[in-house]
Amino acid sequence: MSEHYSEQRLSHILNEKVKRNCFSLIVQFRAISRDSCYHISFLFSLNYLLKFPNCYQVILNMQIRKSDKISEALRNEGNKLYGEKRFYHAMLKYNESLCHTPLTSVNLGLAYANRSAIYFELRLYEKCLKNIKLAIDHNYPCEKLNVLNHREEKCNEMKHQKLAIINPWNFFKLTYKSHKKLHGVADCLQVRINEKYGKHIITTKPLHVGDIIAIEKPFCSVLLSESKFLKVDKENKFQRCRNCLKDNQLDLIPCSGCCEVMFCSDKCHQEANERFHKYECPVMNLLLKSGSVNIALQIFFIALSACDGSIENLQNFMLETENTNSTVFDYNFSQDSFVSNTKNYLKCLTSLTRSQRKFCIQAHDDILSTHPQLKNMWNENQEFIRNFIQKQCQINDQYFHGIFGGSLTKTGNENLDFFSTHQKSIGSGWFPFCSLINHSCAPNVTRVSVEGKVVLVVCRPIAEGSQLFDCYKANFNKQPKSSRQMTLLKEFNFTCDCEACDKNYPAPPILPIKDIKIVKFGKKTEEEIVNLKGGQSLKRYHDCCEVIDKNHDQNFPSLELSLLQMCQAMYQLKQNHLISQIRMSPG
Ligand SMILES: C[S@@+](CC[C@H](N)C(=O)[O-])C[C@H]1O[C@@H](n2cnc3c(N)ncnc32)[C@H](O)[C@@H]1O
Repeated sequence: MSEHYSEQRLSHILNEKVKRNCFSLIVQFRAISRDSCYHISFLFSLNYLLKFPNCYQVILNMQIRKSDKISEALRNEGNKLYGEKRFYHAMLKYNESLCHTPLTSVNLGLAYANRSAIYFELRLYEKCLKNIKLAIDHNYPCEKLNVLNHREEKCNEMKHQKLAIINPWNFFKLTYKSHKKLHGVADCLQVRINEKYGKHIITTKPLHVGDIIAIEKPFCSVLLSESKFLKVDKENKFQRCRNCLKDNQLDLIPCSGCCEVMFCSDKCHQEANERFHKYECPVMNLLLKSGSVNIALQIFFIALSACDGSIENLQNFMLETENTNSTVFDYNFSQDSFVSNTKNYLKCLTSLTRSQRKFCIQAHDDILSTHPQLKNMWNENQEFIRNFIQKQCQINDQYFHGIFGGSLTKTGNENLDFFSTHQKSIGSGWFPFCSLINHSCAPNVTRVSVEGKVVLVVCRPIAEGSQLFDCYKANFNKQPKSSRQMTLLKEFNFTCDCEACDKNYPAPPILPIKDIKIVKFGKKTEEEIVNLKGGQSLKRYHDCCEVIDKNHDQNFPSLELSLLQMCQAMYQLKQNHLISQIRMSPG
């Protein structure tokens, strides 16, 4: 079917076919091309379906236009980059090629085989062997098998020289015992509520600088994508798992349905399908272009899955939860039950305060009204679904957080500072526990993004019984009070009266110096911390935390303590970045 047909012309041709073929099963869907959408009525005979049960996959491939031609062209681009030893860019092209390859095509095997060649060059031998196996399992041509066998042999010989992959979780570990019901949250943290702050988190133990007090994965998350609302790397979706957002050294498998999504493992593929991807897959292209509706729709899909796909069940569930006012502390999440955990998270989500903003949700009307599985449900329940989406957008507005990832290449932009170079905004998600933390322009905890999760690290000592404060964009070190207050009022609807606003803390370089010895230590650490070898670097990091901890009460705010806090953050970021850099640089 040509992409050049107009919608009208297609409707005409297909309507003629409908008239002629009374046995036809009519499936109406939006055929998704790379840049535009055409509304196509697709017909096929029921007899045909019965005779050829596998034609479902063929139809799916046509629908989302998995295409050998595109996948081959992309693989060739990858080969050219591989020839130039631009491994990271070559890998992205192979991944994109995999996403476009029909399931039965040899191009799947060929792209996996090409990836194995890159992993071989990078001395990532286990990944190389895994990709050789993937190639063989996915139609790799028999006549070329000797190439792979040879690579496999060499790999087995070289395995002892393999590059050690640093596991970030060796460093990012909870300092305290985990909460019994809330896995990954330190057992000394509790939720409180009062008029001024609403819900907030306090600690029942004194906390020290460097303590890791929570590691949380998002309940729902999306990878950022290029849209009229946002400028993002097109490749973002070909270098992270749609389910857990991990880059997995680009060792990702394509979704069997759409051309837009990859997963780091079969387990993530299956989990995403069960929770939401079965609904988003046929409309993924449109979803990626829809801005904030994207994540609101994902929540709708998760909620629908938890209610057995029944809109009546979902309506009843939403009615029941209307007046609950709960937080994650009210439930037991220790059991691995998708339905009960999801319903409990949804109760927490719907208990959050909505912003007053009214969102334009036209994009979701367009998506649902042509959705192959949900179109009828949408037609019959428009009001309920619209309200659901509007409410989610309003909640997201206040409670969703950015997710960051390290750069996977060595080619940093020298015009940017350390943090902007090494930290890219890759997604957004809802973290049920962390979203209960309030803001201060002089925060005492920082969020670090590690493989799609949020790690909460203490950056100023916190006394027993005190509140945890995070920074929502407006740090006194970086922005004057007037602009911080404007941002917070506009985006979060409150007037900040944190200690930095109240006492009008000056920003560097006007910040006072209180101890010249610590300034010297801070400057030396700033220069060295990134390049020191593993053990020395870790020791310097701990020294840095200890100096902040000990000098905080008499010397905060001061230039030296702000400097040390920055060194602390650099070390945490470098942990992620170093790991990524080793991953994709030639050996
Ligand atoms: C991510 S939520 C934090 C949890 C929130 N307190 C609650 O009750 O659900 C963000 C909202 O909390 C409130 N908030 C955050 N920091 C605050 C502060 N320092 N003072 C007053 N309200 C704050 C604002 O209403 C903001 O929109």
